[in-house]
Order: sequence, then C-alpha cells, then structure tokens
Amino acid sequence: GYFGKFGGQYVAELLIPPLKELEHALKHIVPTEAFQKEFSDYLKNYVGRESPLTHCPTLSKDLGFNLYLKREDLNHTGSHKINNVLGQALLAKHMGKKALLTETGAGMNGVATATAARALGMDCIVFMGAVDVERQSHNVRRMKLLGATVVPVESGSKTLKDAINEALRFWIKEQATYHYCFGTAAGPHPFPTLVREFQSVVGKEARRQILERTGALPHSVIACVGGGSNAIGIFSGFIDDPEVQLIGVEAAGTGEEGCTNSAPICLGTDGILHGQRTMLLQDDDGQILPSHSIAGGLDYPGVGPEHAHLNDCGRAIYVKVNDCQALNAFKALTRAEGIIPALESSHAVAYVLENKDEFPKDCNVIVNLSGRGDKDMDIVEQCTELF
Ligand SMILES: Cc1ncc(COP(=O)(O)O)c(/C=N/[C@H](C(=O)O)[C@@H](O)C(C)C)c1O
Repeated sequence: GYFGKFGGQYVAELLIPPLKELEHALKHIVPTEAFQKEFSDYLKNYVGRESPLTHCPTLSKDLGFNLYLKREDLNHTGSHKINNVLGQALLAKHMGKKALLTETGAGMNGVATATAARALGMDCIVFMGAVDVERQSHNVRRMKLLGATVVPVESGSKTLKDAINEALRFWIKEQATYHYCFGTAAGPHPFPTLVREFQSVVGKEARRQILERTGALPHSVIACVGGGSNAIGIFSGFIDDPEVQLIGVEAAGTGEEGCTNSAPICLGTDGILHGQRTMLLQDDDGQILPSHSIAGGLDYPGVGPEHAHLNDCGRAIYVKVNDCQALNAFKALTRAEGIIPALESSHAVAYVLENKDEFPKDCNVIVNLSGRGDKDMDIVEQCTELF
C-alpha cells in the first residue's frame, strides 16, 4: 500500500480488520466480470457516463491554444464524487454491509454517498464539519432530502479533517454493518488505490476522446487537488504517456505570504495523518495546522499519498492558485462558455488562464471540470465586484 515512501496503513489496531476485509474485496471482487459489468451499467445508466469532452472556442481564441474540459460536472449529483461512491457502495453491498458512512467538506461527496445509498437501498450517515454545514447549506439540504443523517462535527477546526476523525471513530464501532465510503484518494491503504480504481474511468474516457477529436495526445492534463481523487482519476489515463504533462493545482488560500492555505505539496512537509504518510500542513511538533480555501472541497491540510509520490518522482508537477484567481476563472468560464464551474474546479481553470504563455501555440490542453458551481452561489455573490 505504498507509493514510493508515501501511503501505508498508520491506524489503530481496531481498524485493521475492516481495512483487511476491504483489501480482500479490492483484490477478489472488484476485478470480477460480474462486478465490472454492474459498475459500468450504473455509470452509464444512473450516473449518465460517459461525460463529454467540451471544447471552449471563446477561451481558446484568447489563449492561442485549445482548451478542453472533461465534464465531470455533468454527472448525476454534479461532480466526479459519484464515480467513487457508487463503486464503493456496490462493493459494500457485495461485502454484506447494510449501510454507508462518509465524510464531506464541500458536501458533494456527502450528496453523492447519500444518492448511492438510495440507489442501492442502504442507509447513510455523513460526518461534516460544523463550519462546512454552514457554508455549504445547499448540499446539506440535498443530503437530508435524500434521507441521509448529517452529523455536524464540532471538534477541532470543525472542517473536513475533524469530520474524517469522527468518521473513523464511528467506523471502529460500527464496522460490522457500515462501510466507510472514503470520499477521496487519501486515507489508509487500500483507500487511495480503491478510489483511484473507481475514478480511473475519467482518464480512460478522456484519453480516447482527445485522440478521437484531435488525433493526438494532449500537451497537458490539469486538475485541482483537494484529497486528490479527481486528479488521480484523470491522470491515471495518461500516466504511461510520458510526453503528457500532468499538473495538479492546489489551493493557496488568500495567497499572502504565510497565509492559511490548502497546499500541502507546495507548502507543506512529510508527515502522518488519517492513516497515511503524505505531505501535510503541520507545525514543528507534527500538530496539523488549520487549512483554508474559498473552495470547501479543497480545504484539507493533507493530500492523497500517490500525489505526494508523483511530485517526489517528478511525473507530475504541483502548483497553487489563490482564492481571487479562482474567482476570476469562475467568472471567465461562466461568461465565455456558459459553464458555471465549482470553485474547486475553477482553481484548475485559473492555472491555465494565469499561465497561458507556458502552453505552446495551438496545443491541446484538458482541464478536469470536477464539479458544477450551484453550491457556490452564496460564496460568489459575496464577491460583488465579480458580477
Ligand atoms: C466539486 C469538487 N471538486 C474537487 C474536489 C476536491 O476533491 P478531490 O477531487 O478528491 O481532490 C471536491 C471535493 N469535495 C469533497 C466533498 O465534497 O466532500 C471534499 O470536501 C473532501 C472529500 C476532500 C469537490 O467537491
């Protein structure tokens, strides 16, 4: 369960049995034809895959090269999260579990898990930092409509990292009946591998689509990085094509020197959190620092271990974009192409718009549009100079 020196299973003894059970299921159930057929059927007929690869004519004209968007915002529930949680929910069912538990920050993972639970006739409990319950109320209403129990987490910084801690404690107690549907490509082994497996459909589709549309591989593939699942999903389709540049975009917060951010690869150090060795925002004693981003989905002080490794070995590069740049990209894409992106995805778009001279004229670039921006209306409207 390692990616270079990163990854592993740094958890309390009590968590080893359910993790071993999950490792066994990943090895013996996921590769079966029956499971793959059922999963593909749900992805096609329930999620609505495959997602389009949309060319952006107006932005491309300004940029001098072709910008394509992989439209994970068009999936059922509005983001890439559904790919992973459906795979995990199906697996949980095969493992005889009766209910799902998960964590959420932006709320998209919570909504996706509540949706998958309904589709498969399972109960669902979602742990969500009290701060996030406030700032992503649109998604809290959707989770409750879907019949999920939303547990506001009041401990620590009351955001995602605290929700994960509570969810792991709950799982220790309820492991016989609950499957922990981990929402991103992080956490103890086998979660980073399991989540990449279920998100890899994005990269497979994008590679076939770009070849069909342009007859060549893209110059670069760009995705925002919170825990790392949408990025690893699309990267996995191109990782064996060394000529394709992979760019992970972290959230720099306000961007001022020393400001609170969510950029553990760019600004953090090596450590242990949530059962994994990875890059983290931590003080000299290893205490996790609070993170910040205007995008709730990127507001996490850690990152999936595979990204820490891809950065270490240089196969992918990791950059950062601040709140204001993300908001400007949000507006640019909305007004230029009629697509309202999630603030998380806006970070990936912002990197292209802010660094256009780094891309050769007439090349082709794919940005993973991980989600839609409905949930962010209140946040964006507070930035009145935008509209
Ligand atoms: C639309 C959208 N785009 C990107 C992300 C970042 O999550 P990753 O793709 O796992 O890096 C997110 C993350 N959302 C999670 C959530 O909704 O719970 C997030 O807050 C945590 C699971 C990390 C998202 O909602």
